[in-house]
Amino acid sequence: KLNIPSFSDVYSDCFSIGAAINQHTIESSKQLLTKHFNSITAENDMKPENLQPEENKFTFEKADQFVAFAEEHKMKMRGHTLVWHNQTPDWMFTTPDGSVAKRDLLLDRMQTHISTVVGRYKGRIHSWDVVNEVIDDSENLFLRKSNYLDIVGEDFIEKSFRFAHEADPKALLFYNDYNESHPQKRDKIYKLVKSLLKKDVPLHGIGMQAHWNLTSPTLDNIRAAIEKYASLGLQIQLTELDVSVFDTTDRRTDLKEPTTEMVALQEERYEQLFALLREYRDVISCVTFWGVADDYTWLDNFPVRGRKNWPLLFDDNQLPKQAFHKITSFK
Ligand SMILES: Oc1ccccc1CN[C@@H]1C=C[C@@H](O)[C@H](O)[C@H]1O
Repeated sequence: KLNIPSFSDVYSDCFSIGAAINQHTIESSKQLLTKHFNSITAENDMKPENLQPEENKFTFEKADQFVAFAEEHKMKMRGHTLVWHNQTPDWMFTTPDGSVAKRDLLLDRMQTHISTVVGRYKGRIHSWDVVNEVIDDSENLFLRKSNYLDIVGEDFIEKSFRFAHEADPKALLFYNDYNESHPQKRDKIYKLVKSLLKKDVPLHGIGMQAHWNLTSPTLDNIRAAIEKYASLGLQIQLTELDVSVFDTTDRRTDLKEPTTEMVALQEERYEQLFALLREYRDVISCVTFWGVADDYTWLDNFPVRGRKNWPLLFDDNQLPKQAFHKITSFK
């Protein structure tokens, strides 16, 4: 049996290696997690709808379990996420009589959510995705239209960071987004973060979700994005890395396993990606995968429900792929 090195040990002088987990995978992938990873993120269980499903009714059992698991296994914990237009309960934006909340009410609720959640794990969560995905994907819009933007206005973003910093001054606070390497969106993310830093907003890093595929984004665009974000003097983390075997327009549902060509392309892709990431080890502090092994990935249901994908470094038998061996034998 091949001697399999620890992924996070091999990368110990580059950056932390993380994985998104849930109630199922924290058990089913426990061996892989404790051997190969030194950071974890709750895939869904620390999103607003799962921590405060009803106003002033907080449900911390699962988050407590994950934080304890991280501490038991000397792993860092990433908090994901405090302010996001998705997976946030409707009550947040609604008055008790059912009308749309006004600015002050929503700001109070944001402060309550953030200070209660971040305060509970003060000193135990290394970094937070304070704000997730507020930049719009379209050409002509800067900020994505959302309840937060409509009700509070643009300053909901800086307020979120200030609330989080008040609750845990030591936590590293991140702005997190996807399609982060597309030049046009990259420049808008840069503009937003630069404007926040100009206002002395406590913001320490940019989270590149890195939901990539076999061809996109190009290495040049990834490099340009890392360079641009690094020029702000912030640390960078890849927060949700996976390499889909389908490109964004491919809706085929016929495959029961990846084609040999997909496997070869993914191997090459991971090798190139990690060579690039190692080159920027001075600004990249953590690379987190959005899952552990192919036996569980959110991509089995996005963008096509029930369509199997094979995006990670461990296969659906939880064995390391050739891609894993390639990126852990560079020394
Ligand atoms: O790749 C995308 C395409 C369209 C919308 C959102 C995304 C990524 N959005 C991410 C994906 C999965 C969720 O579990 C994460 O919390 C979220 O940040």
